[in-house]
Amino acid sequence: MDIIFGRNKKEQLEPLRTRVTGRIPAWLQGTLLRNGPGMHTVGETRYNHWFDGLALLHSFTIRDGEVCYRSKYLRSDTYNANIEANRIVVSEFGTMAYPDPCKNIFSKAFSYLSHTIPDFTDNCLINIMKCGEDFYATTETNYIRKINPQTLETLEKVDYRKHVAVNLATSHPHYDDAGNVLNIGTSIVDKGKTKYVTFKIPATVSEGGKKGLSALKHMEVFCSIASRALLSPSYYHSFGVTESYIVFLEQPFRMDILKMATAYIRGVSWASCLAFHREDKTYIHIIDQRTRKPVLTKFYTDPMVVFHHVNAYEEDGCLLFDVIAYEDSSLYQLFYLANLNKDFEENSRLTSVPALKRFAVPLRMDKNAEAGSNLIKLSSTTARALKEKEDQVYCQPELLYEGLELPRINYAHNGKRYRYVFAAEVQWSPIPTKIIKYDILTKSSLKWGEARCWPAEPVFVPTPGAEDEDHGIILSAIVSTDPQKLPFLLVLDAKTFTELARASADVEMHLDLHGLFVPGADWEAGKQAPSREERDGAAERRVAPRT
Ligand SMILES: CC1=C(/C=C/C(C)=C/C=C/C(C)=C/C=O)C(C)(C)CCC1
Ligand SMILES: [Fe+2]
Repeated sequence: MDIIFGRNKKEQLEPLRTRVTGRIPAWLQGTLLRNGPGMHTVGETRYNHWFDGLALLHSFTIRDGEVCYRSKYLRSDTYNANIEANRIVVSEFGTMAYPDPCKNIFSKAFSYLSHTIPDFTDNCLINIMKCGEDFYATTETNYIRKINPQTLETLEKVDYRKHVAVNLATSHPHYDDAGNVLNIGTSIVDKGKTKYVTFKIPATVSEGGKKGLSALKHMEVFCSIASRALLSPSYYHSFGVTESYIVFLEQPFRMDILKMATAYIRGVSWASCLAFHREDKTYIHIIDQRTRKPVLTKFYTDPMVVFHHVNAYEEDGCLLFDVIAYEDSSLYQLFYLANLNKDFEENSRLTSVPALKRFAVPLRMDKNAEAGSNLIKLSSTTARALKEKEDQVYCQPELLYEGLELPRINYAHNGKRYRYVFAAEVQWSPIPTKIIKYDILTKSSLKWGEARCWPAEPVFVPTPGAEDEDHGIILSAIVSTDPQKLPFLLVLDAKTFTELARASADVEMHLDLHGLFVPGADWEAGKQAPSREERDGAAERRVAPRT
């Protein structure tokens, strides 16, 4: 397992033609862009946690049945500072680092007497976000990095705080039909009031015909919810949306702000400031997108930890939402590199299996309903919402399936009724061995797996003009611990889950986290005009004096 998790991977800067076996459908043209940790040691120093690794972007460009692969490290300020110092000098989730005392890198960040919350890393290793025509590498801090989706070059650093008051934001934004981005973040220092802030980034803004960064300038706060505890806001990794509502879970997996403020001087990581409080509840916040206000009923459920929301939708006056839930936060514990070694099978047992659970909340409250009565009258789910005193409602989910993570859906069904979940199969070990298609209606599943193959998150791409929800293909990057087997891009028929093709690349590929598919065949060199910043950069380089 060390081959997969601990080793630094080399970049593949020049596009590399892969060996395709089988047949890729002719309509499938575009680029699968993905992100994940690729470098786990710098010089003599080593990160502690897999989520700390330096972001390695990679892409599979599919055109006329052929696939080209490339990869490039995100040239974040964090990456550059580390490489220059030849050691880890910027703190990540599970590793607290100390900047070189001779250099002033990030020094402001650590003046704890005046700043409660430090400057965070811009090592955006988790996902890729599309914003209008632009693409950004994302993590969970206040920074995102613009990237060139074709060359994987790193462009400007964007600080969300310049536009909306958030210190943290998810790496799993949602998109509406027009491509506007909806995200949620936590504001820790705004006037001492800790709150969760949903915000929107418009897909396009016409400002004298100029595109690009100006969209971020037009970011706006959508709705804010005060944190239950000012000094310990919830940690969250994603959220859900329906056509008219936003679902946000304030779970008892919380960050201790005071611990964070002293972490640096105590020499402990950010991760050590997070704790699961099994004695607490999980609060379910529902925001009405039309009024931009939270629904007043106090919905709650048992303590749980959710990283990934799957989907949410409205049905007959109820809001249904599906999540991958754990009974505790052991998942984060397992990704310490020390646990991902050769004794991995013994060391890495989750204490709860990730389970697909469906929750239902009533959107209209029956004032006359008796205490203890179930407010959900739907025949489609056994999820319950029990009325309690005053405005309190206790929600009990329906367990749909046990043993899956990294869920994806046909995004055309996001916020709407849907039937299929594509995911990685995860049982007691956190590393997926199969990919799965779960049918919520029939409660049946189809799987793909191969010996010593470790699949990444499966991405659904619809067939043009498709009518059925599962009419399309599944793409997944597969790495193998079999020395005879090259890593490959797997192309499955999403309906039958049969393999259509695989494109093997003679590279050391990393196991990644998340990404997206960018449809279109017009990315040949020269066809895509460089962005304004790239042109400006090139102009600067042209005029720079030679030294
Ligand atoms: C650096 C940093 C953070 C980073 C968190 C990361 C990098 C989480 C990754 C989560 C993943 C990949 C989950 C998969 O299910 C925090 C704790 C937000 C806040 C403090 C600074
Ligand atoms: Fe995620």
